[in-house]
Parts: sequence; structure tokens; C-alpha cells
Amino acid sequence: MKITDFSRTNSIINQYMSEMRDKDYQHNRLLFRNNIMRIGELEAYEISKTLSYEEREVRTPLGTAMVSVPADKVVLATIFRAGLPFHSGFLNIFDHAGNAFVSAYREYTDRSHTDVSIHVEYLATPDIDGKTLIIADPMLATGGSMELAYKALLTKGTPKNVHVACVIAAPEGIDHIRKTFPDDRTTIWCAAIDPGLNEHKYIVPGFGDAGDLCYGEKI
Ligand SMILES: O=P(O)(O)OC[C@H]1O[C@H](OP(=O)(O)OP(=O)(O)O)[C@H](O)[C@@H]1O
Ligand SMILES: O=c1cc[nH]c(=O)[nH]1
Ligand SMILES: [Mg+2]
Repeated sequence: MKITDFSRTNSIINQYMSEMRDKDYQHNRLLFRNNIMRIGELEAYEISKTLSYEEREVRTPLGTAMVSVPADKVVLATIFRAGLPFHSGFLNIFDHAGNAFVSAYREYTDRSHTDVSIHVEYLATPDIDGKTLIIADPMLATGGSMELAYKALLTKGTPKNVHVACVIAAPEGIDHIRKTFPDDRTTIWCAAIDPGLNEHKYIVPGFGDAGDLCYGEKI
């Protein structure tokens, strides 16, 4: 399994991350969602370099040009809620892609909020058989949501390869993907790998609850 962590390279992504992590700056939901979207666009661009390409003849008003275009069929999957602005960023780049949506939400099962169970209730997807599947979700914490979303999608075909795209990953989540995804066909892309999870299974330092920062608190 390959992992690309963009924080290891100096790029504008690190500026967006500093704004999203800053507890005084991150409360502007419009800016927060916009930064998630921009990181989605930049990750999508990097993923585009890994696709297979084919030559296509294009007629211009003045002649013909040979252009190398992606041959792979891409499906962009995301997980509600926090995945939505991230997915928008990917779709800005892969505008011809198919789109899949999964609802997976974490719920505490005990009073001390240390045990988390994950529920999948909704799946809308095109056929993913033989396609390049990108699952975009900004937070890879325990990895449970990503695994269940992937398993739900697998009921609709077997992808050629899988890109797990996130903004912040925890080592626990990466280990979980390593155990549950096909090793030779999976790549993880993230803007940072943080040290770990707290007792409530939040990424530390992370940036808090990504869904709430995008859309407000839920009851
Ligand atoms: O790796 P995990 O431990 O499964 O955690 C990651 C999940 O947590 C967040 O969703 P959450 O369930 O908080 O829902 P929300 O996006 O609606 O806030 C995030 O968007 C991921 O889907
Ligand atoms: O740190 C975390 C972990 C899961 N989901 C979030 O939104 N944040
Ligand atoms: Mg979620």
C-alpha cells in the first residue's frame, strides 16, 4: 500500500492546513469548507498523474492535435457529511467522473464517549466494476467509516484500484486501511498524518469535528 503525505513537501496545502487547524480561524464555515475543497482539488490533480492515459485526436478550428487523456474510468465516492466539500473539490477536477454517496456516521455507544460504532444507512452509486475508485473523506480516524463505506461500495462491483483520499489521517486509521483494503491496489493520500487519537476517538491535534466545522453542530 502506498501513502502520500503532502505535509512532507512544502506546498500551498500547508497554508490551508494552518488555517483549518487554527481554532480562531476555523469557525468561518465558508472558509473551512473552501479549504477542504481546495485540498480536494490539489489531491485530485496529484491522483490524475497516476491514471492510465491514451492518445486522442482532437480537431481544432485550424487542424488536429494529438492529446493524451485519461483512459481510466473514475468514480468519486464520499461519506456524508464532512465528505461533501471534499468531494466537490475532486469533482471540479474529475468532472467526467461517476459519483457515489454513502452515509456513515459515528455514534458513541457509552456514557463516557469512548466507544464508537459506525452506521451505514444510505448508498447511491454507479457501477464501480473495473473503475478507479476514489473515496474522499477528510478524516481518517479509526478508519471504521472508510472501511464500511468501501464494503458498501463493493456490493456494486470490484474496482481496478482504490484511492483513499483524506485531509488528516491518524496512524490507527492507516493501520486499519492496511488490514482491510487490498494492499497492492490501494493508495492513501493525505495532507497530514497526526500523532494519534484521544479517548473520544478524535484526531489529535487534528482540527476537531470536521462535519460540525463545515455545517454546524448536530443534535
Ligand atoms: O475514521 P473514523 O473513526 O470512522 O472517523 C472518521 C469519520 O468521522 C467523520 O464523520 P462523522 O461520523 O463525525 O460524521 P459527520 O461528517 O456527519 O460529522 C468523518 O467525516 C469521517 O467520516
Ligand atoms: O478528529 C476527528 C475524528 C473523526 N471525525 C472528525 O470529524 N474529527
Ligand atoms: Mg462521517
